Amino acid sequence: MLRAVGTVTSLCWRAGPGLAVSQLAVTVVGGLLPAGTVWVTKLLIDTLATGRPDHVLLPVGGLTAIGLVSGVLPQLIMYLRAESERRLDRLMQDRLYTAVNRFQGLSRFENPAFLDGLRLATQASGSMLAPITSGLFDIGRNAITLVSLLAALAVLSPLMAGLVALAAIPALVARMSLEKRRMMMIAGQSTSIRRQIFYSSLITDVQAAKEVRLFGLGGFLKDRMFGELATVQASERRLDRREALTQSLLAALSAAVSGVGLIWAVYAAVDGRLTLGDVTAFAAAVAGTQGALISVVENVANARQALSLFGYHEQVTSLPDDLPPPCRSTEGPAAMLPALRRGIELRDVWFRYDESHPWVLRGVDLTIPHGASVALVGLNGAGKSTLIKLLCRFYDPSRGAILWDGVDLRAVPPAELRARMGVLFQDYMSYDLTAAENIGVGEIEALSDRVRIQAAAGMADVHEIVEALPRGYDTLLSRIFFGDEEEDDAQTGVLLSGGQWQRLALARTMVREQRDLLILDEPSSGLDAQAEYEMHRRLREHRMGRTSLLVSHRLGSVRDADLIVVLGDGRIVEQGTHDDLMAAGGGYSQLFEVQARGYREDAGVQ
Ligand SMILES: Nc1ncnc2c1ncn2[C@@H]1O[C@H](COP(=O)(O)OP(=O)(O)OP(=O)(O)O)[C@@H](O)[C@H]1O
Repeated sequence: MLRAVGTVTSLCWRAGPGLAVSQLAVTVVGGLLPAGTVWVTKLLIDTLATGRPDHVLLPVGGLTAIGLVSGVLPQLIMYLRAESERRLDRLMQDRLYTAVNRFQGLSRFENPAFLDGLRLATQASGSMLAPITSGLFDIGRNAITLVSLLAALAVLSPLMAGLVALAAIPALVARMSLEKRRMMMIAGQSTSIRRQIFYSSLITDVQAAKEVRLFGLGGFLKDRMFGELATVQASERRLDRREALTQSLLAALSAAVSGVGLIWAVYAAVDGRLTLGDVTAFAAAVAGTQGALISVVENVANARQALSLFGYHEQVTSLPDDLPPPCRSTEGPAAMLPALRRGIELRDVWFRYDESHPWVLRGVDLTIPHGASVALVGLNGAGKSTLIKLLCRFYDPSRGAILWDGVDLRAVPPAELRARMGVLFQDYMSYDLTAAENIGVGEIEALSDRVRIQAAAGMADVHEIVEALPRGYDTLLSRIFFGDEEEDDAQTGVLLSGGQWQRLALARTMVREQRDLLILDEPSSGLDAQAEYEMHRRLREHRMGRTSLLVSHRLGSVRDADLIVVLGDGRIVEQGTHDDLMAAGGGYSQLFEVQARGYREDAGVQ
């Protein structure tokens, strides 16, 4: 906790040293104001009671000045806080997203515990941390108020000062225990909240809208969402009830203490041991002390809660990369990945996503020779996309190794490996950006290189489609950024068809130009027959003499590959050229026959 307070304090300082000093100054002034008011009021009443109205000018002037400062100070405090929260927000977001970008693999993003922590960490914004940042100043100000009022009270009655201070202990203990329960409750709710977000996003998601309407799933999803909401709210309700009861008991204790104190003060005044001003000051000091105590307790409890939230931010930002740092390769240290000369070798590669998951790859031995076009085929779930993810080093093999010209992929920084590849994933992205940007993000340096972007679009056979858009390459491929007034303007943004998006994704891969390894995972799954034929013709030309790996279920499109590898249940079951595999009469030839028969029957040929 103390370390976290130290980190937050240093972040505040980095956010603005001048702001921090100004906040400290107004804190001290603000903290002394209540005691000042109590004492100057006592002086005023005592002056009046002694019948010397000509001496009241000083206390009246003092009270006026205090009133003025009390009026201006909150505005100043508010501004300083808001500004400091804004700056802190920027710092925190920078810290968090830099840390998230640092993770080179995918495993963290598939880990529910990490995702929960990340969700809570994104909530730790500047304003959410206000109970720590501004809260520390609040605690300081209220502590100054408390000490100065307790000092004033001690002058009138040391016993009463002690009693009021003692009564704060149960309040502090109770508040801390409530906060601890609240944080436990928040942590325990995370699965329900994640499910709730999932159901609610399905109801509102444009991608899901078709099926939700067709299958009439709206009510079903809403019921599920409310089920999760009810679980979350039930635990909140239990805690709120406990809190209301505890706070009421504490308020009764405070009332009893001040009641006893007031009775004592009145009797003391009757006996002449206290002046009229003393009684007024006593009543105000007791109320003020209790108020300040409650505020300190609240401030501390809120700061603790915010610190727990900050803990998630710290957890995420201090996590190491999910891939181990580059180690020595089997053939010596390799800081740089050389251009591919010989080939890529998978040597007895075993892989599973988690210890609790079954093996997906079971001892794969495969060589992708330099300059060869290799095709990877196999039934659904055979492990083709997984093998591609390993080649991109999104994960490391659980056993075995992948060697790039003999260099273990674990020996080089992932960014260097990825810079040598062009990959089209099966589940490619469709960015809500312009057509040019959708292609250009494949090679960020090419983002404003229109010639290169157009050449890539040409290779993916999407140039004419983009040219025909209302604003050509500058057309925004999204309708989500527009207001009502622009909604009917077709110039503002358009949506593409599934196949058009896929061609654009291929262009994004092609913009990476002369990469050492080109990987295409089902590049034509959404294309019409004519477009598919045309795409594969172009790809065949493009892949000629380059090292490439093509995954496809349409066996007709892979028959020209230099090497066809059949993956079955995580193992290589067959490999060779199309002719070899057909002659062998194994699974590949049967699958090819099934597909070919389907086409012949469709065409009415027996
Ligand atoms: N992120 C993941 N976490 C856990 N298991 C996964 C993950 N991704 C894939 N799997 C599992 O790994 C196995 C292989 O999946 P993979 O996507 O590699 O198959 P594929 O051969 O590409 O299939 P398809 O032809 O359907 O695309 C499947 O059983 C799948 O359930």
